[in-house]
Amino acid sequence: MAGVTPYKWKRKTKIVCTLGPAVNNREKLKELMLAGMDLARINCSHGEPEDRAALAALVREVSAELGLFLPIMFDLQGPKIRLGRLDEPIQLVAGQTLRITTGSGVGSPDLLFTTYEYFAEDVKPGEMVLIDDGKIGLRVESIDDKLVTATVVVPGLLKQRKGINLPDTKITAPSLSEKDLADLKMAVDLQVDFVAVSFVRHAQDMIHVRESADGFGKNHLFLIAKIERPEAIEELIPIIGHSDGVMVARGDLGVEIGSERVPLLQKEIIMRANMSGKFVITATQMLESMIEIPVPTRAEASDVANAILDGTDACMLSAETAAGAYPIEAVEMMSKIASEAESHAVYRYQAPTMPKGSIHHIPDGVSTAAFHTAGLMGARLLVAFTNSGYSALKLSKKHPDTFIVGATIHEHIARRMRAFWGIIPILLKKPATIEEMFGEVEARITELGLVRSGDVAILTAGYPLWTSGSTNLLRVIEIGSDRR
Ligand SMILES: Nc1ncnc2c1ncn2[C@@H]1O[C@H](COP(=O)(O)OP(=O)(O)OP(=O)(O)O)[C@@H](O)[C@H]1O
Ligand SMILES: CC(=O)C(=O)O
Ligand SMILES: [K+]
Ligand SMILES: [Mg+2]
Repeated sequence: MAGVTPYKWKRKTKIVCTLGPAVNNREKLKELMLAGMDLARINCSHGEPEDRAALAALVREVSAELGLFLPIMFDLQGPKIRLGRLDEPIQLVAGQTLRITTGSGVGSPDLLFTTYEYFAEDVKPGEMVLIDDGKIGLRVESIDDKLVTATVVVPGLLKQRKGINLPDTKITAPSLSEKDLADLKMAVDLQVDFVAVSFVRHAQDMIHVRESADGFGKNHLFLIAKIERPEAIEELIPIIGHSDGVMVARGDLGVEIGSERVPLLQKEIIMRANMSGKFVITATQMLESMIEIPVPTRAEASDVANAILDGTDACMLSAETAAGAYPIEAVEMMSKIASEAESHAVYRYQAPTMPKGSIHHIPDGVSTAAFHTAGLMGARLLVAFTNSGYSALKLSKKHPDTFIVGATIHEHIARRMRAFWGIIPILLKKPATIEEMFGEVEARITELGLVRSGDVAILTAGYPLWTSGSTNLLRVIEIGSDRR
């Protein structure tokens, strides 16, 4: 396909990197940013609040030094259930009986502890208790007040503080714990860009997070619902409707519903998010073997490519960047796989065409027209002048052949747009007139090497300038010419 790739930009799929001990210093963060990290994920399940604040500050500092717009995402722990402490690992054998209760004591082969307050209330005889990503499986036999008796079904070496999943159980724990609220408040205070909500069960959970965040003060949080519980699959459409984006959180999802169901659910979640115009991240074990080895397996390379063909906007690295031996190599590898996957136009995900009469919102009509005009004219670049990022996201979700410049006067919107598929954010000084605005952007996209003389660029804007939801103009320009 001719004339579709701006000259020095290589991929449109974005890369989310989980930060952790492997990259927890200025030098490594800088390398990660230069290798192409598009969204920095800080998992609130690890470390202390002070560590998160310090890490977020360091990310802001280093990205500013490099002149990059880089958003930060806090990933809330949510109602994650954990095993308590053990003095040493315990070897479990099939058929063995165990007793588990709630408390902060040190467990023994005789009695284990969990941090989860309602453990004995919630589980029922016959339900499964999965520990350490399902490596160990127990079946509940009986409950006596606070004491649960279970039989080992899947044996293994039990290690302290491992995660517990209760796929069959109705969990009464609130979706937002005190700790989650404290982390959410910190996200608001630090002006973090994205918050990912773990173990979402109902649309109401997302409404509750939004209201809580708003209660903490003015914020621009983009809220991501992590799909990792069976209940969320049942309520996928309303959850997507009440979120700004979703994450296919394959780690816990696989434990909760079985690995064999993950591939098709991934496709369904991505498809539903795309139909709703919502941002979508595919996460967990994408290049898992690169935690220890500098090259991925062929299966992992295929997994990244296939998530892109499914239509994901971003792919996530977890322990590969947080705790692995080759964090930079993992980003570089994911980047290469993405640009290869995108270069085969025949196989590329294409947004479905929309039926007649299906658009009622003027900005959506203009964005859709811009997308088609760009395609029909073989344009080099789409440019969305955007106040809230909405019209840029609208174009992004169509996964066009061209890159999309998201031009804004707000730094937090420039940062947010960085995470979206195909978007290159540009920060503008507030222009006096629309002509001045078009002129500045033409100069900037030329300077960035995104267009050359003779290229066609398609611009959308709103008039009057910089009012949210006002996109009502489509302008076609030929770079370096008077044709416009
Ligand atoms: N800040 C950190 N400190 C220590 N280890 C980390 C940190 N972040 C990640 N890791 C390591 O990387 C692994 C994967 O990281 P990640 O945070 O993505 O876990 P996850 O299980 O995918 O997320 P979640 O806890 O939300 O389900 C963790 O199991 C942990 O070993
Ligand atoms: C990312 C995450 O939380 C998961 O895959 O479970
Ligand atoms: K988490
Ligand atoms: Mg999870």
